[in-house]
Amino acid sequence: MTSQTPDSSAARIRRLDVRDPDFFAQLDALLAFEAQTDEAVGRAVDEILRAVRTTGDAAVLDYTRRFDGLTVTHMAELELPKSALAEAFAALPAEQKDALVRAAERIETFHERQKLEGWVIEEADGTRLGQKVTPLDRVGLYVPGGRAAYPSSVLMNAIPAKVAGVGELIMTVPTPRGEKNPLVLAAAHLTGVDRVFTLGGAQAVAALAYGTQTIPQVDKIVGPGNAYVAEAKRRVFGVVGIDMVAGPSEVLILSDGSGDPAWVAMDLFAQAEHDELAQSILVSTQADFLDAVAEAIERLLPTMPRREVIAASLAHRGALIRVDDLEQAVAIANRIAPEHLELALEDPEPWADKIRHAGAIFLGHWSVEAIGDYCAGPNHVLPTMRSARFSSPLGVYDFQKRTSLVAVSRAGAQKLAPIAATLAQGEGLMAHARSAQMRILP
Ligand SMILES: NC(=O)c1ccc[n+]([C@@H]2O[C@H](COP(=O)([O-])OP(=O)(O)OC[C@H]3O[C@@H](n4cnc5c(N)ncnc54)[C@H](O)[C@@H]3O)[C@@H](O)[C@H]2O)c1
Ligand SMILES: N[C@H](CO)Cc1c[nH]c[nH+]1
Ligand SMILES: [Zn+2]
Repeated sequence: MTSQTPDSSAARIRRLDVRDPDFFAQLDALLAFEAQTDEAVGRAVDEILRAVRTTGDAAVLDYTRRFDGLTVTHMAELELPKSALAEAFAALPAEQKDALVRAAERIETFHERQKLEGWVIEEADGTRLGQKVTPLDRVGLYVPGGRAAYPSSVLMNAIPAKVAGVGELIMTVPTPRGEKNPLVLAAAHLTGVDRVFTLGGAQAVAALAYGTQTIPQVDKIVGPGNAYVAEAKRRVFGVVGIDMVAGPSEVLILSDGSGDPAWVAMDLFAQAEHDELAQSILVSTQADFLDAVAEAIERLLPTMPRREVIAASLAHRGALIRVDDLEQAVAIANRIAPEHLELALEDPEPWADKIRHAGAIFLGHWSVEAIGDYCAGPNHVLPTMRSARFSSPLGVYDFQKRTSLVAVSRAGAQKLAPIAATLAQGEGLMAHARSAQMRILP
């Protein structure tokens, strides 16, 4: 794959055809993306994790001075008071405040339905078995700094945590040279984040994972970030839980030729503008519709603010694919297992039933991913890089854990202890066998 940035006025998006004998090889080459661990990043992260684990606050302050250009000497300077969050929210223009509130309400309503409840079953002999559900005590939410910070991601991470009943939510966000993102702080206020520290990178992940004199250790770290953050999350996994290490964002659009080509072109752009490695693919049964989308891309791209990024992304990882029928389109969708799947179809429901692997499915021409990214209600933190084959959107269940409950009755023990003892003997574990047998009444 080339890394050249194409001319911003000409998007060189590739055209593929399922009838081409090399089609699947070309498709697989397009999909091939592995988050590679840069050795230099790995070494830097190792050093940062070690320093924070051994010296705590001193290392956090040192790295924050070094990487974010802050002249801080005390940890208190890195914590934003709750009043600063409330002020950021109060100072928002009414339209933004209203949008944030309405999005948060919809996200909360949707996530309420995901809450797992405990249960107990009772057997005839009085034995009770069950599952107790407990929210995590304390969670760390990493929010990237600078332009890459998405206030919508604060909502998408914090709301399910709060719905789950997480005891304490600690947010870290770097503020390079002291620049704060007021929408991020406002979103933290709105979602009830408990504490906010202005630090970032691997040192933030380390501080959350190990705890420092000032920053309390958390049980799980969620949220995206750059290569240092991703690598640090990978390395602290086990000490704490992590949500996932997300890859570049992806959209796959299936089209039967109905709808407006300009809408589809803009949906591809919406993915491509995230970054140059984002993946935007359109599959259609209609060659003339693909031509019309290609024309719309050429026409609309020069009007877009981030056209260099969009053009580079479409050139690197974009494609317009012709298929013979929608069955083939669905097979391609299941092979790609995309983060986002738009069914730009006249009658999407029967085709949605055939999709087995996708982070989120958007049905019909009005169900655009951009609405899902902000305010439809479902989470926008979704599995990427084919991981929708085995994982799910971020949800309330990611902030809850399950504990088994076993209450064997006296009568139940007479039935179960002999079984346990026999199996224990088969494993050669005699203390297990004796322990069970002691419960058998003479
Ligand atoms: N997947 C998603 O949903 C999603 C959403 C938003 C952002 N992102 C990603 O988040 C990232 C944001 O990146 P960012 O850099 O602007 O913010 P960031 O918060 O991820 O990283 C900033 C921190 O990186 C650390 N850092 C920078 N240079 C360093 C160096 N040489 N050595 C050690 N540490 C260093 C610093 O500590 C700095 O505070 C982007 O990669 C973007 O793609 C992903
Ligand atoms: N499409 C991104 C990953 O699902 C989420 C996002 C945030 N802001 C805009 N889009
Ligand atoms: Zn998006």
